[in-house]
Amino acid sequence: MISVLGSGAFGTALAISLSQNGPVTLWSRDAEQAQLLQTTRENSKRLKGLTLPEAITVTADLETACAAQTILLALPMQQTGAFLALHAQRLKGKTLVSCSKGIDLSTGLGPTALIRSTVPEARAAILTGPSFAADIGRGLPTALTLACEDGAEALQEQLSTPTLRLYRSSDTTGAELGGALKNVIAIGAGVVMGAGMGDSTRAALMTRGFAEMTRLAVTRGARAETLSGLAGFGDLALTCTSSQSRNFRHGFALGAGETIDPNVTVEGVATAHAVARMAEKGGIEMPIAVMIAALCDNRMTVAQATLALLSRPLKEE
Ligand SMILES: NC(=O)C1=CN([C@@H]2O[C@H](COP(=O)(O)OP(=O)(O)OC[C@H]3O[C@@H](n4cnc5c(N)ncnc54)[C@H](O)[C@@H]3O)[C@@H](O)[C@H]2O)C=CC1
Ligand SMILES: O=C(CO)COP(=O)(O)O
Repeated sequence: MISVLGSGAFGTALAISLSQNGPVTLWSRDAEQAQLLQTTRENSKRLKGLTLPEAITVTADLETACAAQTILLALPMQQTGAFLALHAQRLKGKTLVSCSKGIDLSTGLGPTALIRSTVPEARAAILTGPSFAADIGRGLPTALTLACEDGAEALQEQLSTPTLRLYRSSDTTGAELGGALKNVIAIGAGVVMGAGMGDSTRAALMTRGFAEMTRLAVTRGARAETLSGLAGFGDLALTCTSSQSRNFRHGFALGAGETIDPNVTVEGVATAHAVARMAEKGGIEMPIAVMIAALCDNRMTVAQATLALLSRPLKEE
């Protein structure tokens, strides 16, 4: 039995995919929404047009959802810490698989590190990589990384579905930083395209952004190969090149001077600030991430950020 906590776009999509294997409980914090999903069999707010298979039960009762041993957490990153702290008693002893991509701004921790610090008696894992909720929900072939420190073979078996192929890893730090950091660079790619700078500029930003992702992750104990895999390079390629990405669209609006919808989950904004702080504190060179943090809160214009990056001292690659 598997439960998914959080009935947004990604939680709903994962529940649909996992229901190919057996019963899934999908938990929503909102009783009215849970009832609506359970009866209409559609998440019309976040994942329109897809039917929830019969194997999914939607509930707002956390106790029912926490009866499962394997629990997927599909909440926005900045809400996850408070949620875990509030429900730590209920979650201890469980395998908690975070599906979030980000760094918690108040602690500087990624999803599995946050689980370990808040619910130390739980087993922490992360599911991450290139996948839009709509694609997973439609059953399009997708490959992701599942990372768990104590090895994830049984979990890999449990969470792989006929359309979702999981590769296992023990490098939770690399997996979670790959997913978090690619969102920051995706905002930058959006800015580039929104400001009309074009494909060559985007390729430069992606490549140098990837160098920053790897640099920070390795400093924090990750393996460079993890960053070259689905959790890093794979997801970077997807998110920087698709307007399905909310992070890309957010950056595009910034670059084009368009208004921004505050109701959309854009994980890269808070993460950019967390990364800028880490870079400053640890003396790690992260010029692109730092510029993106400045652009996100209008401390810099696109022209100023571009000039600042282009006028850095020339160096070896
Ligand atoms: N949508 C996508 O294509 C993908 C999303 N993700 C990640 O999944 C995470 C969730 O994203 P989405 O589902 O897309 O966001 P979303 O905005 O569609 O849904 C978030 C859900 O979390 C719930 N929620 C918010 N705060 C909560 C709290 N304190 N307690 C309980 N529930 C709460 C909301 O009610 C909503 O149902 C993010 O970290 C995102 O990066 C990862 C891969 C793909
Ligand atoms: O993480 C994702 C794809 O792998 C989803 O990206 P966005 O959050 O930018 O929509």
